[in-house]
Formats: sequence, C-alpha cells, structure tokens
Amino acid sequence: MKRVAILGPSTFSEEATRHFLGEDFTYVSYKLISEVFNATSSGETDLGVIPIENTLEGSVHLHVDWLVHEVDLPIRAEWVFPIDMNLIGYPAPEGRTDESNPFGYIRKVLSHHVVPAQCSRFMKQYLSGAEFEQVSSTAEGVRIVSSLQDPSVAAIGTAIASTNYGVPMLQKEIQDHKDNMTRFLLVGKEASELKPSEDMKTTILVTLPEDYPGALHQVLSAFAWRRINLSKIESKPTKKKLGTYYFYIDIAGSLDSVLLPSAIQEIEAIGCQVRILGCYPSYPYTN
Ligand SMILES: O=C(O)C(=O)Cc1ccccc1
Repeated sequence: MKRVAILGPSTFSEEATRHFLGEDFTYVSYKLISEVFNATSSGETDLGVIPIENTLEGSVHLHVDWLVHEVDLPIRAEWVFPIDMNLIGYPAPEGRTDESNPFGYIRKVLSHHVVPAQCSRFMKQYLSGAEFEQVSSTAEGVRIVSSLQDPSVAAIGTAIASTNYGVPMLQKEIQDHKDNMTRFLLVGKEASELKPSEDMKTTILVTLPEDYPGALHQVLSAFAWRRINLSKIESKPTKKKLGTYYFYIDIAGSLDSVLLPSAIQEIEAIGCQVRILGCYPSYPYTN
C-alpha cells in the first residue's frame, strides 16, 4: 500500500484525505507540516497532503512557500473539502457560569494558525476575553487541552479529536460560513493512480525578466488570446532580492493540450523563467 504523509492524527487534513483517498493507503501522521514535506521528499512516504487554500483566508502562505522554496515535489491532485470547526474543552467550573456569555470562562484558545480567520464571528462574540495561541495542528491543540484538564484552556478542532482525546465538544460548527471549504494538494515524486476527473489543472511559477516593461501583460495575453482560463494568479517575493517577485499561476487545462505548451513557450521567449509545479486532476467536493 502507498504511504501518505499527513498532518495528524485527528486533524482536518486526516478527515479530508480519508474522504478523498479512502482506505487503500497507509496514512502516516506527522506533527508539523514541514515534516510532511520532508517525509515525502526523502521517500519515507510516497505522497504528502498539504492544505493550501481556504475560502475565507486565501492561500496558506507558509505552505505555498514550502512547496516553492524548500522541496521539489510535483503536485499530483487537488481536491476541496468542507471544514466544520468545533469548540472543544471542558464545561465551566462551578461558580464560573456567566449568563451573558456561556464561554466567558475560557481564557486561552489553542489551534492551527489558519483557524481564527475562519471563526472570527464566533470568537469575537464569545471568546474576546481569550488569548489565541498557535499550535502545529488543530489536533495538537486538543491534545494539549486534554493533558491540562483546565477549563480555562480550550481548542478549536475536529469532532474526531474531541472523541479521541476525550475532551467534550462545547459548541459544534462555529465557522463563519457554512460552506467553509479548504483546498488540499496531494504531492509526490511519482504519479499515483487516482480516480478519473473531468478537470485538469496546471500550476506554474513565472519569474519576469527585469527591465521589461509590460512583461506581466505579455504573460497574461499569451493565455488570453488562446482562451486559456487562469483560476488564480498571486505574486510572491522571490526571497532572493527585495522587490523581486514571481507569479504563482493556476491554469485550467493540461500540458497535454496543444495550446498550453505553446503559451508557455511564448512566455519563455520573452525572457520569463517558467517552473512547472504540476499538471494534475482537480476534484470538486462530492459527499
Ligand atoms: O490542523 C489541522 O487540523 C489541519 O489539518 C490544518 C488545517 C487547519 C484548518 C483548516 C484546514 C486544515
């Protein structure tokens, strides 16, 4: 069975990956996302799973940075999964109940750094007196809460973490939007056989030549006149020189098509550097 590195166990990454890949894989849990990248890169696992983008927050920049700067792992698939955030902790100690705010006794909330933006309304209303502390995963927050057994410290995480660590669910589904989706990437050195998808995507990084006015316009027009659809374009610092950027571009379509390789050739011809991060199937959410 193929081995898949995930941030886990009992995380949103695990929920999303089991839903997508099923049980014909061996899941190997790592505490840090850097360990997920490194395990996949070193061959300890065949594949790795990276949460890359959320409906509300956009890209998880730290993870994009790893993909671009630290490893050379092609993207093999992407899928979307709905995320239900839950407040997990212990009930109010006796004498600490507050009519106006049932969670007013909570002083600290532990979770993954992408979480507060996804439950900002709930946190503002009920947890404004609590300090947020970032931990390596939502499950790690629940694990710490279970070890402290202190009602003033709570976590935000998955229902499965509440069950597995034996910490009560205080409030279900506290995310701002019911359709709170996260996009996950499957990365790996070798292609894996996956279910067919109607949608293929290609992700490229483009570095513009210096001193070439209008270079970005030229890049975009290489796609535009071929009627190639871009689903995302983001500029990011190259990290080599202040003020220099590359563009992270998601393209609807496959490198097997005639048009896309010719668009890339045209971009290279004007002096841009192009790195292909992957050409892969994309899956919408189906339950
Ligand atoms: O910490 C987790 O549970 C993760 O898998 C990372 C994450 C956190 C919040 C939304 C999606 C993924």
